[in-house]
Amino acid sequence: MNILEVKGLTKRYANHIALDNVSIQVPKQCIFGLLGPNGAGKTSLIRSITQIISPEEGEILFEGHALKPSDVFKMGYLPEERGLYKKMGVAEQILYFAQLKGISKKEAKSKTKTWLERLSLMPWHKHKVEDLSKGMQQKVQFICTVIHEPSLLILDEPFSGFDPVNAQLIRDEIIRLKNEGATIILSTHRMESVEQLCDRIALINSSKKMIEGTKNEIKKVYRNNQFELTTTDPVIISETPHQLIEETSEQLYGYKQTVKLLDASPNDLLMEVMKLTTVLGIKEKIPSMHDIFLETVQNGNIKQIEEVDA
Ligand SMILES: Nc1ncnc2c1ncn2[C@@H]1O[C@H](COP(=O)(O)OP(=O)(O)OP(=O)(O)O)[C@@H](O)[C@H]1O
Repeated sequence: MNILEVKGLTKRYANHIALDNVSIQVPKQCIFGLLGPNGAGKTSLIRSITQIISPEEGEILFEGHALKPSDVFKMGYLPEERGLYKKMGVAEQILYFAQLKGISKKEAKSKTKTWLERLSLMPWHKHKVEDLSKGMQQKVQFICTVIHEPSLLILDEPFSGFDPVNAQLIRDEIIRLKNEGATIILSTHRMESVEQLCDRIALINSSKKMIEGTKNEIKKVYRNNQFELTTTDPVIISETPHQLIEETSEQLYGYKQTVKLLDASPNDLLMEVMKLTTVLGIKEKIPSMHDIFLETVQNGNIKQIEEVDA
């Protein structure tokens, strides 16, 4: 079941179209990566979902019904431009946001304590936000976003400002929230986090959705018959039906080269190479989300994604 369905959304600012007939489907309890270059329209889409702006055309369904104002209580939005009250105390601030989202003071107090302990902020609970480091302030903002246990969490660049240890802590928390039932829309330019976290992805470019599908569906379609071959000695592979993609490089053990198979199978390649030297390994080079991002955005190579995964 989809927790969110966006259908044919169009948003204009004066003469500029920020979203052009954009549709996405966000299944319940998934981590949905919203990708795209700067100015693509991601924030405009997020602001439409959180009802900060009103699109001119299209509809948004949340939990099966037309989006309504009270649905914001079931959402948590971490915007890219963070907004905490710097002069307010840490715990006081979290309590304030929790109550704004409709939870009782008693419940808010107990949840605040749990989260402060979880993110190692307890020693700072009485300090003003302005006394905290940037990363610690980011943690406070994260807590303010999730404290009311929203069913839909929208996180815009949640890892910015964090050192690698704290970025991993936040990644682990995102996975935990998902496992507890939340759905997460993650907008980020950090492709390693997309690889690590996202189940499903939509890529927006120049106001239009270019591709959408599960990570596996997208990777299957963008596979391009490239294989990494490692051999004990450097070998020269005939150009047809193979094509050398990367020059042979010396590894700790043996030599590696990436070969694109044009009109040949991996077995054909192996048979040719085995006549010349010993094969230490052969592995398909599956394109990363980084490769796919560049392929679609820079080279305009948009492929139709076949929905095959359940
Ligand atoms: N309030 C506004 N008035 C006019 N134009 C706007 C407004 N907000 C956004 N835009 C324009 O709409 C387009 C999409 O902007 P948006 O902020 O949605 O992109 P984005 O994908 O979130 O980019 P980034 O990755 O840089 O945050 C941009 O060209 C932007 O300049």
